Amino acid sequence: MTQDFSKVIIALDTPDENKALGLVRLLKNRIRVFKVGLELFCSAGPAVIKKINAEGCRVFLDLKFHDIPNTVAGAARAAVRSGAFMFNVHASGGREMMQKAREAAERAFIEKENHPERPKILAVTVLTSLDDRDLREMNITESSAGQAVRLAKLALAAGMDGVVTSPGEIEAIRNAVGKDFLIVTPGVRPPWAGTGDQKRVATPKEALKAGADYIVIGRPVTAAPDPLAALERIFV
Ligand SMILES: O=C(O)c1cc(=O)[nH]c(=O)n1[C@@H]1O[C@H](COP(=O)(O)O)[C@@H](O)[C@H]1O
Repeated sequence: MTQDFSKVIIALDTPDENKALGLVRLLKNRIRVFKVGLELFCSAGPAVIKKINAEGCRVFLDLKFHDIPNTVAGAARAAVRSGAFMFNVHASGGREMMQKAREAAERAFIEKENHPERPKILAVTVLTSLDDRDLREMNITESSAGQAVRLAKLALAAGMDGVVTSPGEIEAIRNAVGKDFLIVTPGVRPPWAGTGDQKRVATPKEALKAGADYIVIGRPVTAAPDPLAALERIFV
């Protein structure tokens, strides 16, 4: 059976640029978007984005900006110039931080020539590695799902294009924010994979059924002895 991988983003979490580009070449017939996160970005620098683009693929730049509005605005400007297709901030940075990121991204996009579309800006709600107990330790008495919905509404109001959130709250967020808001979902694990440090998880199939626009998956594919074979099995 031919499977649809158009909604699958592969997380390239490695310090080794050659390994990351090898994975891109191996998987690019199926996968259009690859995620460059903190580990690869800190090791290989922004040039890796253009190298992935040169393979005909798009990049989700996952640096989760969370700082004062002026600093995040500057980072958003740089992210737009980097050639990324989407990038993210932490919704818990607050409304003004997100608004400034959006404004800076708009301006940088207008100044930048030959770029087909403004990169999408996503806000991370509650990390998929946190559960309700972790939130209580931080004095957040709301459930993780309730907190995620609250932050998704704030992200929408602040001009974000979507959220990064765990599979469990996709439906509640969709009901709260409508259909034109992107929902990107890490914390997905096929039944045959270990959860590792992820706490709020579901299978790739369940996440797409719940209405995710994209799912993000890393180690179950990239750490497998045969990543292409592992990718083929994520929907079992
Ligand atoms: O923003 C993200 O991409 C992200 C947010 C979140 O709440 N949880 C989360 O796991 N991620 C990222 O998604 C990827 C998940 O990778 P695996 O756990 O290996 O499948 C990692 O690169 C994380 O940095």
